[in-house]
Amino acid sequence: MRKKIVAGNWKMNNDIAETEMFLVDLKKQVFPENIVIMIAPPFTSLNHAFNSLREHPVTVAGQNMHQSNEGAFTGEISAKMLKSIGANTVILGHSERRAYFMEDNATLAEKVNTALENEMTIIFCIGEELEDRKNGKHFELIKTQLTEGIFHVSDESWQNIIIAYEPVWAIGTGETASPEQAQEMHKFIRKTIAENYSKEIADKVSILYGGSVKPDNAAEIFEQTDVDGGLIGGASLKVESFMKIINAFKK
Ligand SMILES: O=C[C@H](O)COP(=O)(O)O
Repeated sequence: MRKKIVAGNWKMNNDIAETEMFLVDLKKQVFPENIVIMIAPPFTSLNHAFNSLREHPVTVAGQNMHQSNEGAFTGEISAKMLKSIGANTVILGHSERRAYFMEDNATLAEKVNTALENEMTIIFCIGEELEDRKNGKHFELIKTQLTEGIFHVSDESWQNIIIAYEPVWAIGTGETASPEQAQEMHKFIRKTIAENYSKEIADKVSILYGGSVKPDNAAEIFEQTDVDGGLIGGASLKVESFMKIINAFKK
């Protein structure tokens, strides 16, 4: 049985006062027991969110970390720092990190290693640009991101890896992949993991969909066989829409 996960990626939103308002509201909610719920606030709100949610079934995750454990990297955050404030999970390879901060597959492979060495859980993001899809290169591109970014890890490491498929053309655009497009790619990702590792490992990996998931389209995406949840951006910033998305998950 795979874990069902709904994770909210706040990106560069919510200062500490806004975070507190969100948390006050979130803590009043009743959460379905079969779904792992995560939020990834910005670094400045992480510790506050972790402390505030200690008694609640919500995991607090980092949005990024550096590949080195320490050193002269002004402005960066290490795995150890994340763990020291309660964030044992980290998002790596988000398309915004790849596009705006030049994170390539080789850098991401290093980050993956560092996160695993520090016994962290990774939400590893992959996704194609619109151009790749138009040219029919989307499967190849996804395979390359997996091969170069994460397929070097050991069999055991997959216990701590979640994949998030986020087609770049669907992020923040209001244009979501159709449930069929999501299923087709998730199935491909699982098959690719099975070919490189084993069916047993592939069947256990949670694969999340991300890209303009909203309360009104979440149910049809989540009901796809190989979709095990969502990585939600904009719609995770309000408790009301985040909860609607969580509650749309009926599988
Ligand atoms: O990490 C989340 C994704 O980038 C999706 O963002 P979005 O739901 O605002 O499209």
